[in-house]
Parts: sequence; structure tokens; C-alpha cells
Amino acid sequence: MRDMTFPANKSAQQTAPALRMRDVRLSLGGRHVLDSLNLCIDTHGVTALMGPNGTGKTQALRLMHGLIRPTAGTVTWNDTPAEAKTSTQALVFQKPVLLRRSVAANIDFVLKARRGDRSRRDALLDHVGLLDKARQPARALSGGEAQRLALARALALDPQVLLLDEPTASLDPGSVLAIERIITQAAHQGVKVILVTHDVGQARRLADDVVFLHRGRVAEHSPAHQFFPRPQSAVARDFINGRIVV
Ligand SMILES: Nc1ncnc2c1ncn2[C@@H]1O[C@H](COP(=O)(O)OP(=O)(O)OP(=O)(O)O)[C@@H](O)[C@H]1O
Repeated sequence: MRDMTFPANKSAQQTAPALRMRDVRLSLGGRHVLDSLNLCIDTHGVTALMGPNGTGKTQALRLMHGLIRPTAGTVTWNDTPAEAKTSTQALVFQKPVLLRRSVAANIDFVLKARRGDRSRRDALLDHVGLLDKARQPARALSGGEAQRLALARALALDPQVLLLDEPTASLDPGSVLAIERIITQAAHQGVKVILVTHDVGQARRLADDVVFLHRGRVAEHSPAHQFFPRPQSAVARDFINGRIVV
């Protein structure tokens, strides 16, 4: 796996936009999944979005990416509604859907759609350690390899913002570290990363700040260096200490 700079990544070289969620409510199936959610996320670094199962992290990511609209309230990136910003962002799902084509063709598809430089494909695959599998069917990749391909595909979009939903769930420690390295490098290149993770160790390793969601609201938003040693909310404290939070 080779380090890589993103010379074609012009948008990420600009300052990434800041996220504002104001008085957001999201109702699904007659239930308020998110309610009175207010959040400001800075333009730099890695933000970890944490919280117990079912607390609304995935739905919050979908709102941030403009895939869905809030029932009430606003979600904006530098005052532009999230649904108008999707071309400068990439979202990688927990179980990425890959095209029924080769590994290389999955990247080509994105580069072509973006009128990008196809020669970047090999550099991207090398960056995620998949160059030797370029001709293999993408759907035959292991879980960790599929996640790395999904990340390469997302980076091929030259995103200013990378939204990641549990990118290392159920991967072995080596695969986790490989993916964390890709995430760290993207952040160092100026890509804003918002990462949903249940892995406290991972959040400690990667995050600059932590948003802790509980029952559809922000229970706490703190710099990582404060959050882990001195969480302000009882729910975050219990979560970090491995106690069950519902
Ligand atoms: N289409 C839907 N209709 C009704 N409820 C839904 C729908 N989609 C999600 N929900 C509910 O919204 C809540 C939040 O779901 P979400 O997937 O955002 O949680 P999460 O914090 O990401 O959970 P996990 O950590 O388990 O992945 C859950 O209670 C879920 O059951």
C-alpha cells in the first residue's frame, strides 16, 4: 500500500465547508428518530459520530449527505442546503454496494462519470493496496478489501467531505489499521472526515472531536482530548467505560 497525494483533488485543497444542523427533526414510521438536533462541525480533521445502537447516527449521516431531508429544521454546508452539496461529498456505507464488474472498472466508472483522469485509477488502487486485484471481480473481494475499494471509489470523487458509516465494522485488526491509515491520509490532504464508529479505540486514534448522540439528540460534542478523559455527559461516560447505554 503506497502513500499517495491527490494532485487532482482540487476541491479538497480548498477549505472544506462547515456543517450546521439547526433544530433538526427526522420522523420515520411515525417516530422522531432525531429531534431538536443542533450541531456545528468544523471544517478540519476527523469528527467521530458515536452513540449506542439505534440512536440515529446513520440517519444523521444521510441528512448530512443530503440523501434525505429533515422533517423540520435545516442541514447546511456553509449555508448551502445539504441536498445541493452532494457532488462535493462522498458517503461510504457500512456495507458498500460494488458494481458487478472488475475492481478496476469500479474506479473507472466513477472517474468517467466525473470526466476524471483514468490514469489515476492505478494510483488509487495502489493507495488502498488493491492494485494486484485490479482485474478480479469486485464482488469476490473480502469484506476488508471491499471497504478499501469503496474508499478508493469515494476518493476518486475528489470529495471535500468524506462521510463514513462504520467503515471497519467486523474487520480484522490489520484491515482496520489499513483503513484507518487511508482515512488519516485523506484528512491530512484536507478532506473533512465524519466517521460513525462504535470503536472507542478507533475514535481515540483518529478523531479530533467527538459528537455523542443519544436518543436522537446531541448529548455531547467535545474535542477528543477532552471527551475521552473527561466526558461531560453520564451517557458518554458509561459508553466509554463499556456499560450498556440505551
Ligand atoms: N425507514 C425507517 N422507518 C422507521 N424507522 C426507521 C427507519 N429507518 C431507521 N429507522 C429507525 O431509526 C432509528 C435510528 O436508526 P439509525 O440506523 O440511524 O441508528 P444508528 O445510530 O446508526 O444505529 P446502529 O449503531 O445500530 O447502526 C432506529 O431506531 C431505526 O429503527
